[in-house]
Amino acid sequence: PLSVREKPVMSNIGKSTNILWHDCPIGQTERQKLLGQKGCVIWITGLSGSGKSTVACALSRELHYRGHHTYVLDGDNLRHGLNRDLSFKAEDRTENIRRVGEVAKLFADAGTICIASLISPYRRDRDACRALLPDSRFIEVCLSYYSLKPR
Ligand SMILES: Nc1ncnc2c1ncn2[C@@H]1O[C@H](COP(=O)(O)OS(=O)(=O)O)[C@@H](OP(=O)(O)O)[C@H]1O
Ligand SMILES: Nc1ncnc2c1ncn2[C@@H]1O[C@H](COP(=O)(O)OP(=O)(O)O)[C@@H](O)[C@H]1O
Repeated sequence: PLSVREKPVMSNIGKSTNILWHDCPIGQTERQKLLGQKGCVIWITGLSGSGKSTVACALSRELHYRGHHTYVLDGDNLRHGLNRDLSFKAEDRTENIRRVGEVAKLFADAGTICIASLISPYRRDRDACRALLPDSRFIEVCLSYYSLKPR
């Protein structure tokens, strides 16, 4: 049988009040069953030029040809749309990571292997994204400065 939350959950979030959480009978379990995989977030962090986009695309390609559904969230690309209003000052980078963390969580909930590729320089911002998901569903990959240095 499909799982349905028994009681409606009310909460006060941000500027809105009495927000009701609507549950659907088709949830993560059902979506994952259909796709034959578990959704997760693979978060690639590292300096500019360290190879984040290259690794993200290579991973997506390899998983795709093995029959897995993936989606790449690339920092550069997202700054053309979702995050076009954000600069590179610290607080905007934090908001950038917060938004992408939330979007990545939705992709994982949809059953997709979501590969996020952003500089994400602050550990506390990455930790906040990790906290949105169970531990086993957030995999952090740090591209080393030392592999970039020789280049
Ligand atoms: N200070 C500054 N000024 C102008 N442009 C910059 C700056 N820092 C980063 N970049 C460019 O933005 C890309 C990284 O964006 P991110 O969203 O990944 O950055 S962050 O996670 O919010 O720190 C980054 O792409 P990558 O080189 O692929 O990392 C750059 O193209
Ligand atoms: N492992 C690697 N060895 C050599 N060059 C690489 C490697 N990974 C990426 N590159 C090259 O380094 C440059 C930056 O890679 P990119 O993936 O755009 O980095 P980032 O997304 O972190 O800015 C590109 O020209 C890419 O072809």
